[in-house]
Amino acid sequence: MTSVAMTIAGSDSGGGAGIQADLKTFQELGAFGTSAITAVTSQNTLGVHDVYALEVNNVVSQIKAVLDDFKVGAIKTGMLFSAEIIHGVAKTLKSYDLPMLVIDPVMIAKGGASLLLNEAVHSMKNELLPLATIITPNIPEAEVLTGLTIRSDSDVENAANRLITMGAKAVVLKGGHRDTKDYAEDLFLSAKGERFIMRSERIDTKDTHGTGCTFSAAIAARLAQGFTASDAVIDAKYFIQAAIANGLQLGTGHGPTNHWAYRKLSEKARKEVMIIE
Ligand SMILES: Nc1ncnc2c1ncn2[C@@H]1O[C@H](COP(=O)(O)OP(=O)(O)O)[C@@H](O)[C@H]1O
Ligand SMILES: Cc1ncc(COP(=O)(O)OP(=O)(O)O)c(N)n1
Repeated sequence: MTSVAMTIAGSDSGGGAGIQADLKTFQELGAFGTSAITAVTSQNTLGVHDVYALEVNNVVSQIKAVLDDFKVGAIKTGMLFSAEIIHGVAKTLKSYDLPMLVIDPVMIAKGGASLLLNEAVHSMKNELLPLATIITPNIPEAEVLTGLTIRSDSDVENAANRLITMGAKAVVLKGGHRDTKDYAEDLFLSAKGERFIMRSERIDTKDTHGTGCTFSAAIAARLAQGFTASDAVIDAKYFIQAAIANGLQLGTGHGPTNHWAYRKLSEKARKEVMIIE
């Protein structure tokens, strides 16, 4: 039977991040994509030009319309923007037999635009994070959520442990923002004590718009299809590595990644790009 995944996120008119990146990723990985839009951004590769958040009732009714009808295997959240929307999403999800939930705690876009209001961080930490099957912060997001400064490898370990203590069942702490010149590495840690690092070559490119969205959507697609949490994040890392390495050179700023690249690679070629330790 076809697996169904859902994204609850913002729209990116430029198509590289948000709902658009999520649905493309679901499609590429063979999961049927459904969505609830939280906000409409006017965005391109140069940045976010405008943000229009939907009424919370409208966000909730989209989620209910999908969950009342489809058997959704996994949901991912992206840009949630306000405390009201986070509260509405958390309350609604709790009222269903909760599917697996991937939380990408989107806060700030590459150009610096705020995609989560400061006053909403509290709701993200207290209402949504404890529902996470997997939370996927980048380094600045993990710093905001944990209150820790993250520079060294041991800082990364401490922050991941803190996120588990705060209620997430598992965390992938993404290393795209670290100053590791040659490699990009992400730490996976679960409440059950499973731990590994996924290390891939750092691609020298400016075209990394929407990497976090695409990565978390790939995890959700694989969870919906029955992968374990660890197998889902490993496959998502293959997906994002292929997408970054085969950039499309679109737009004049930070361009989108290539969602088609993964399917063109053999399983052997995918796996050669990464070390797991
Ligand atoms: N230049 C790069 N080369 C290879 N992988 C990268 C690069 N930049 C980011 N990644 C990977 O892309 C994913 C998203 O990472 P990150 O940039 O930290 O998140 P976000 O997009 O949320 O800021 C992670 O798996 C990270 O390791
Ligand atoms: C609508 C929308 N949602 C999320 C983001 C952030 O995407 P991310 O994957 O973190 O990539 P960058 O913004 O860092 O390129 C967004 N920009 N828009």
